[in-house]
Amino acid sequence: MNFCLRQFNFFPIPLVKLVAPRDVVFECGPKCGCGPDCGNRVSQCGIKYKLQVFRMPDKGWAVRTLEKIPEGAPVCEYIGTLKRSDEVENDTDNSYFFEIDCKQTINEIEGRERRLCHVPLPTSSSVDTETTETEPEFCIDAGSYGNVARFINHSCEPNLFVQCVLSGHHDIRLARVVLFAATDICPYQELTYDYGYQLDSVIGADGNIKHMSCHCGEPNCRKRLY
Ligand SMILES: C[S@@+](CC[C@H](N)C(=O)[O-])C[C@H]1O[C@@H](n2cnc3c(N)ncnc32)[C@H](O)[C@@H]1O
Repeated sequence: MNFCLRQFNFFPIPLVKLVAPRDVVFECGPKCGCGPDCGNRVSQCGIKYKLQVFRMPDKGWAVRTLEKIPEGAPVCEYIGTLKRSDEVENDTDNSYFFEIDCKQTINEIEGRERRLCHVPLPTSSSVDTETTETEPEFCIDAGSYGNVARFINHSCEPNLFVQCVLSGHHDIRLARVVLFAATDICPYQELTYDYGYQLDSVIGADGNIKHMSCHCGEPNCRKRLY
């Protein structure tokens, strides 16, 4: 059951908004018996807003919206190939990797901060949020297969937020990653989310800490992505 969704428009396709980010959102899935029109499949309806990939001088490709996106609306899922993080840690180009960090975020480990508006998971939940060292972690690699989400840049003051979503199963290590509007977004605004890197956490093949400058341009920019 999902307790944080509010329907705000009935025609032609019911649009639903996420009132606040949660550690994890449960949606209906293949085992629920409901259909694709179920109101609890918000992030499974595909991309609803006209988005445009464009080029920026200092950040490469970027994404903007061509129409207004209301606060709380689902924008797109981060799509790619699911990979074990330990099998790609030596890959030199990780620009399109998205670490599925719901478990780390919930447990506030590795410098992660809990996402806004945390509510405890139901005690009856079968979701396992404990972390063990032996368990593999996973990431989504959008390097050779993906959608528009792979072109969305980082900002220190973003207009999207990351929401972990569970639908077909309860394994939080394999949660789907969906980007929602954190605020009302006007046409032609660039879409951004916080990549959430901890500074000095990225190590290069030579064993040295890698740095990447941030060009988000926000007044409170942290100056580095990592
Ligand atoms: C997921 S890709 C985003 C799309 C990318 N701009 C492109 O041209 O394909 C992530 C990469 O974009 C660049 N990038 C994203 N946000 C940035 C920012 N705020 N400042 C500088 N570079 C950024 C970095 O090169 C980063 O590794």
